[in-house]
Amino acid sequence: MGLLVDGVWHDEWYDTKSTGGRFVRKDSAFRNWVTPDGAPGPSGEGGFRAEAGRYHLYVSLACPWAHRTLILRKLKKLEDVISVSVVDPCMGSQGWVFGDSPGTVPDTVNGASRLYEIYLKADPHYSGRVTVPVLWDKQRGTIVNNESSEIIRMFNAAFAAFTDVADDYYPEPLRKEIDRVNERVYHAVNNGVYKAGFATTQEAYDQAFDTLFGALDELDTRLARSRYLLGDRLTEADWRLFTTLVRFDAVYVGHFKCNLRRIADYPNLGPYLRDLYQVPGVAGTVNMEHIKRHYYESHKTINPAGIVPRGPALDLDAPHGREQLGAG
Ligand SMILES: N[C@@H](CCC(=O)N[C@@H](CS)C(=O)NCC(=O)O)C(=O)O
Repeated sequence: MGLLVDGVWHDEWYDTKSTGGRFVRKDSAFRNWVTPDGAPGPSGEGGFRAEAGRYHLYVSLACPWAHRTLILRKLKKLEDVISVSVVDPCMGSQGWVFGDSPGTVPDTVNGASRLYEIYLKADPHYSGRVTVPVLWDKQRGTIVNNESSEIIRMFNAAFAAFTDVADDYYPEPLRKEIDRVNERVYHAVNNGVYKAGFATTQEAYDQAFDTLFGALDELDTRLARSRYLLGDRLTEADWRLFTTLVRFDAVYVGHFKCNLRRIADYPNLGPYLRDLYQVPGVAGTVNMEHIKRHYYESHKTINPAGIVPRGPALDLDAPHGREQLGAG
């Protein structure tokens, strides 16, 4: 695990000393947008027109942020439009690398053996962390975007000409409420588990823990009334929550010490997780082997021996019974 400083790789763990033991996630650096006609998006520059075969996605199957992009690519049937490489589950001294573990896919586009080579191709003087997901433009030979929340919006809207799936996961009338839910879920839950897990002071951990379980209680109450977060319509807010929930009982409860309750213990979040998991195509994007191996083997400061727990036994295919819930 490390980062690039002016184009040079440094093998370093996260610095929490300067932030009182708190893990502070840095903003993503590449913020251009693919649009139907190549016009600039909400940030960055233009010139990235939606085309079949032009863009390539670098992901880890372990990473909850990258997982969002794989789900939207699947649901919008963009597999033949946007190609994918999958890094090795374990992140070591070279950061993310391409390997030959089952479930990985080599870099057929740039022939890289380490993900940081892709960042250096886009910017030889890049400084910052080398994260997945990365959306790469084969035509211009550069990174379009490395922020998952933006990549899923591109997959949702920019490639309409190349798919027959019209489902809209960020519909105009619901945008304000989706943004509000996302904001709460991002800080307290998606990033909240990392803040608990990477904390290096008791106080920072306690605070992240309390915020996390406060938010999960709130979400459980909300999901007693409606099938999905925004009523009876599946939106990006659900998929953003899903990728954290599906990792929770297997990894965050133990490895990140988020152990007040398991998702399976919640009367509504448990069945809701199974409901989303059973949406056609989604189970195929979940690789528990990569998920467990990544966290337990990569974070040597937390788990020095790298032992990967055999459990828990999860049955995400069990009936969820949420079909009868309406819009709330
Ligand atoms: N805000 C980014 C976060 C992505 C991110 O942090 N990915 C993690 C994997 S779960 C990563 O690649 N970390 C490598 C590192 O921090 O060195 C996004 O949502 O795309």
